[in-house]
Amino acid sequence: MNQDHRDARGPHPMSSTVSPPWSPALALSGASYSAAELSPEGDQVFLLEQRELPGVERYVTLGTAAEVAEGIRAMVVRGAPAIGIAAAYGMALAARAAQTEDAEGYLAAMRQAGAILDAARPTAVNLSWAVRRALALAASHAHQGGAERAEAMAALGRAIHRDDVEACRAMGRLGAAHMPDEGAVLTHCNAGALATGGYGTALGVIRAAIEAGKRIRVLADETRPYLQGARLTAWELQKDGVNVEVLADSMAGWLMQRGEIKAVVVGADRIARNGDVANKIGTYAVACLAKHHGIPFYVAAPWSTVDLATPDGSAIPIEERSSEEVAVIGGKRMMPEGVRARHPAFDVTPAALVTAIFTERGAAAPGEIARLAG
Ligand SMILES: CSC[C@H]1O[C@H](OP(=O)(O)O)[C@H](O)[C@@H]1O
Repeated sequence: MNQDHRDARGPHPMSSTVSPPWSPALALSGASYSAAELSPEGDQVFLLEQRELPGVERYVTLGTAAEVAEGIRAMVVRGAPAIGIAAAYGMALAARAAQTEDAEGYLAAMRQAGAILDAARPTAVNLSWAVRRALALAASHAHQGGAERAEAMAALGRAIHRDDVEACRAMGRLGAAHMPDEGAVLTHCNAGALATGGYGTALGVIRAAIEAGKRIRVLADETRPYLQGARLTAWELQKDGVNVEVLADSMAGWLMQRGEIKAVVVGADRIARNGDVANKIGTYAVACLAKHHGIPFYVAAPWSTVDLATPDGSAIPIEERSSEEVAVIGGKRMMPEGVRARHPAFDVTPAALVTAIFTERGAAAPGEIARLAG
């Protein structure tokens, strides 16, 4: 993984650490940063290095599908839609690298790239969804010329990116109507522009509600151990000028009991056919607390996160990450040597605890999500 921006062509528009990318999707999102971008030539992928936020805003430059897969595995880029977009861009790099291959060689190369990308993380269905779309395109145009194939694969990645931003804006508008006119809304993890093509899912709902004039403020769970809430959600909302406060992961219940929290809205990594929702670890606990206190609990996700082939939450693979990611914070070990930490990276919230799911296709009670399949 190339840790800086210089390459054989000299300085790139991305050569400064904070210059925003230039994709049409970025313009649609309205942000000055982007989780994943493909160069205009389609030969480089740029990932915002989210492990260094909020202190450093830096893009890493990647040249191969394998490097993109490593960026997804290591959580340089994270968030279900964002890793789907990154994977699609990784497949575009693979198509470009296989330009001189005949149809059989091209398909073999694309299948190999798809397998490497698909294996990077197991829970977010967007990753395998994007790889499947790229492989379907590869099968349809394998007999075309190499440059034509590469351009078509890059166009698919850009379309997936743009469609995701449009989906976030649509679900944001729809979910905003369900937000309180004023008061605190709790969110868990980061389901913002950094987790998507831009604008965000849960944060898209919050952004749209504020844009519609609702006077809401945000309580963001820090979301140990990667601290997506403290590091990423707080960073995004501060940039937007939104009133945000960070909670330690143990605080939500007390604030709910005191009547301070009016609603909860979170993202998702995979929604099963029965409406069970896989999301960042800790989401289930928040949902139980919200149910106990009669607080609406909403999920916002693009249709690419809905997996009708998975019947219920028990069939969703839950990623186990390293003990070290729990034990070490900012380079400092918080536990005795030799003591291991559990690290399920996601949990499953049963449909019964979900008030409604917002997608770009509409809102549905969790048990009715399949109705939006059309
Ligand atoms: C908009 S989907 C964001 C979703 O992804 C996060 O997981 P991770 O940061 O490990 O990729 C988390 O579950 C968010 O809700």
